[in-house]
Amino acid sequence: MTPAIQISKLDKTFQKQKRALDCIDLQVNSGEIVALIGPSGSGKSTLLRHISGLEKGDRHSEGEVLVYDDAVQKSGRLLSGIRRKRARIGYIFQQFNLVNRMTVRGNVLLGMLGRIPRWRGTLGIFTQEEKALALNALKRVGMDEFAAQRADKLSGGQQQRVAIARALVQQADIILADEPIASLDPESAKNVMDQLADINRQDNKTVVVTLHQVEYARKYCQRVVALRLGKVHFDGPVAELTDEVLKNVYGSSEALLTSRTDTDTAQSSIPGAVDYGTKALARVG
Ligand SMILES: Nc1ncnc2c1ncn2[C@@H]1O[C@H](COP(=O)(O)OP(=O)(O)OP(=O)(O)O)[C@@H](O)[C@H]1O
Repeated sequence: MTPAIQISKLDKTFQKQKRALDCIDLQVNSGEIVALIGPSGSGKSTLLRHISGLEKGDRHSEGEVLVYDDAVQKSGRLLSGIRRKRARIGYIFQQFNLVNRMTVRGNVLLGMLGRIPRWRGTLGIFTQEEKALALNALKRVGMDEFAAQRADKLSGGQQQRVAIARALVQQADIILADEPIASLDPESAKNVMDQLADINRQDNKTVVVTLHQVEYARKYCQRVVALRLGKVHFDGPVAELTDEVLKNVYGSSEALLTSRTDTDTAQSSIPGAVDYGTKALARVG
């Protein structure tokens, strides 16, 4: 088994008082699809942000994050080559993070930025091959007929499929999806989860997806990691995710019920999430 993500002794304290991550040790192997669950505020988004280096762990700690044996951060410092490392990680957000005024195709092309020379990205110059790749990715998620449309004219489910297409053209090895279905109706949620599962199976991409709805974790993921108060509270095969475990994770049967039926539309706490240099690329659309 090849480790895709290795996290050891990762601590994160916000504002010198609240420990959002508490000595996290976690390994995700290449080709796995892992659900990250836990109550609101348990640290799920914070953990994903640390994996991609969008957030740094505590200084003076031993915390370390490696992606395919390449250190992303250590002791609260990002290591050199972060742009190259981030290019291996596709990020999908609850609120899609598309550039509204750009076309669907332009948004998908943004996924290329980590792999093309900076000057071409800045000028929005893409080769025919790159444009074809973007169209293929849109076909794959059933959105090619919308290629020329502005992103903000799409429904939430459609926008999320475009965000998945963007991650596809990035050709990332790892997809981190942070509550990708939290704002979607059940049909769109199923569609988006089907796409993620397909990318995992067909393309052998490693997927880590945070979910509020435990039933989706049960249906789509082989392994579940549950956080509680910034610690890994459960890590195992989905078959071992009993009601008893869930009660311990969520604290009460009432909270558990909420986690199962939740159609939560709350904003996820991801400040400054877009890391695509979108300003320079606005003209792509
Ligand atoms: N930028 C920040 N500044 C201060 N505190 C933060 C920041 N980001 C997260 N936190 C705190 O860290 C803790 C973990 O937050 P995080 O968003 O990771 O939880 P979560 O499990 O993803 O929650 P949810 O399911 O509601 O999205 C929370 O107590 C949150 O208030």
